[in-house]
Amino acid sequence: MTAVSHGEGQAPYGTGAAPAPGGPTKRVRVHHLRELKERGEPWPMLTAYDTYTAAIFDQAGIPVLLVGDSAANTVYGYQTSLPVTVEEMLPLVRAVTRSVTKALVVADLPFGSYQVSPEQALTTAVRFMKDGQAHAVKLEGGRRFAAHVEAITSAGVPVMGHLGFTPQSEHNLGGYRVQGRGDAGDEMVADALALQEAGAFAVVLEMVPADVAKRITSELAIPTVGIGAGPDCDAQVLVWQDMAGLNQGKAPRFVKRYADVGGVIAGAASEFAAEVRGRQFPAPEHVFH
Ligand SMILES: Nc1nc(=O)c2c([nH]1)NC[C@@H]1CN(c3ccc(C(=O)N[C@@H](CCC(=O)O)C(=O)O)cc3)CN21
Ligand SMILES: CC(C)C(=O)C(=O)O
Ligand SMILES: [Mg+2]
Repeated sequence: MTAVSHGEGQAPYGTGAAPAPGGPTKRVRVHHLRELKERGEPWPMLTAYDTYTAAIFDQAGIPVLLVGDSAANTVYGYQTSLPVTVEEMLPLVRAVTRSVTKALVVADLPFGSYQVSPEQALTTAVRFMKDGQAHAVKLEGGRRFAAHVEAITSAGVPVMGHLGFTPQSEHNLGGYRVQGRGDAGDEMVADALALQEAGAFAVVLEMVPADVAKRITSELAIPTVGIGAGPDCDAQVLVWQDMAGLNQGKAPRFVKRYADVGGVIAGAASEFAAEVRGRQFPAPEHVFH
């Protein structure tokens, strides 16, 4: 670790020649995200699970990358996020962290790796920081997990919270459903304040009515990161395969598809296959003598 490459004491935004318009020029720290909130500047977050895509997002100026437990779906092919393990997540976190120079890398704690006790939560968080070289961790839940968040932050590890539709609780929540309608909105505000009080540096709001997300965003000093939570959150996150159109399945309504990466890859694979079958590949320039 060198002070030079980490730009100690320098703001990551708006200084020097920024290769990515609007993106950070120095390593992102949690306090920078709070400064963006104070300045009213929304920021993007994407998931990442491997070295090449993480490097692309880092160069594109995405300040925060989440190695989500959505890897259960996007990498490992499970139907839900519940089966993915710490052992399956750690190599992905390492791969992402190794390839970024600016982005803050947040590791999602998988189901079962923190719920048991604050001690278990801290032990797992330490593994993600030590073995995964993550910069922060994320866990799902509100007031009932405030002690878990506090145990981790007290050890010096930044924690991102996650409220609303929390996929690790989908069997209890009754499927993919909007959370926080009616009286549940007040409960969610209380949960968000408890996470902030416990030391969380940001809170993801997933599938939350826009007015509730707006209220939480204005009541919290720490940033909110929306996914299906309307335009008033301080940040927005999407799963990258949904956003880039690699996911061939039906995407949730909150997804906007910015590209057809699936179509590009399918076209490349078809062309490669046709050229092998037609003996056009390899051409002379690909051959060694
Ligand atoms: N690829 C992917 N994208 C995600 O956003 C994502 C994951 N995986 N895995 C973990 C969780 C699960 N999440 C999900 C998954 C599906 C819906 C969904 O299908 N929503 C539908 C409603 C479907 C229904 O009513 O049954 C929607 O239209 O929003 C929402 C959130 C968000 N996360
Ligand atoms: C969708 C985001 C917030 C997440 O938790 C994940 O990718 O696992
Ligand atoms: Mg997750």
